[in-house]
Amino acid sequence: MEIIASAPGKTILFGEHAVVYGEPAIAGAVNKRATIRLKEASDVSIFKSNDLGFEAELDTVAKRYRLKKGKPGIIKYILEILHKCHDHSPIELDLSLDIPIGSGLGSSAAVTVATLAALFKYQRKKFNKSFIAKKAHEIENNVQGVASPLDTRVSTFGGLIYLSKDKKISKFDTNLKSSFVIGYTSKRGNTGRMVKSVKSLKNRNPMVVNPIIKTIGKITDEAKIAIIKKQEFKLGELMNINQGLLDSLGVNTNELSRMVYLARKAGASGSKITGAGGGGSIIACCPRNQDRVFKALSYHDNAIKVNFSNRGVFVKEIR
Ligand SMILES: Nc1ncnc2c1ncn2[C@@H]1O[C@H](COP(=O)(O)OP(=O)(O)O)[C@@H](O)[C@H]1O
Ligand SMILES: C[C@@](O)(CCOP(=O)(O)O)CC(=O)O
Ligand SMILES: [Mg+2]
Repeated sequence: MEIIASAPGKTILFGEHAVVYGEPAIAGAVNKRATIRLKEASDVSIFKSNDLGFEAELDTVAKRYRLKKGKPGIIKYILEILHKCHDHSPIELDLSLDIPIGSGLGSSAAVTVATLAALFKYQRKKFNKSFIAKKAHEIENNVQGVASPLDTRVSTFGGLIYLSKDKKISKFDTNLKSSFVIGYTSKRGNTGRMVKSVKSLKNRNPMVVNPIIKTIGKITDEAKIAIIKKQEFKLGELMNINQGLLDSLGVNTNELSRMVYLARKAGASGSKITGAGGGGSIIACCPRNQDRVFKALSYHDNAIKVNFSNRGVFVKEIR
């Protein structure tokens, strides 16, 4: 018997970093996914991924792994899951990932959500999406030190969602499908590190940084209205303001800035970092010039035309 579970990555339209301090955020699941195949193993637990080029043996009691091949940074999430949610009987996990890793597109959340879904199914446990989202958030929190529930919720439920201050999610039913382009370089960011650096900036300068975080929350609420009213030019303008504030939090880089301005020059109504920054990706709102923006970003970097995916996590059993 083999279990297959799949969960999407995501892009944050508004509110990254501020969401860690309880502000609202808007994010959408994208058509790039993490897929886990899980089956019983004979001896020790194994975690491998052809896409990432690694293979490791896991000692989930000692929370250690022995690396046979590759660079398995993302293994921390799997180890934490096996340590917290599994009885240590040997299993084999195989990860396929078409989400670029460390690019602000939520590979860590997608891997966490897909692994939990596969494991719960394997264990014949009763679970629903809310339970997966809750557990996945706990895992990201433990591994990263701090994490908002945003990435794990989007990956679990799919769709384009608004996460409110009181942590409730609502799905937008509007179709903004063809208006966004993501650009990413090969320079990776590290979410845990970026979240910590914003936290220490905030601790050193609370009187300045707290209002910035609150203003990002206000931008998100304005953006919610703009999405509902389909005001995509307004949405772009709000993205540009959000970008200025992310820059002030210290998460911008030369490469991200270059892509942000390139997208605007090519006709985007707005563009900003998406995800934690410090490397990774930008997102551009393109009500009219999606092809031009896509071409401009693809010239030096990688670009994706965003297709929001309504499909969150799913799991199936193959006999
Ligand atoms: N080549 C790699 N192989 C496996 N894991 C990696 C690799 N590069 C980075 N990682 C790890 O993948 C994780 C990416 O998660 P994160 O920083 O949250 O970015 P994102 O979720 O946006 O992709 C980090 O834990 C990082 O250590
Ligand atoms: C910076 C943050 O708001 C989003 C991080 O997204 P990503 O891991 O870079 O895809 C952190 C969080 O919400 O936990
Ligand atoms: Mg992540």
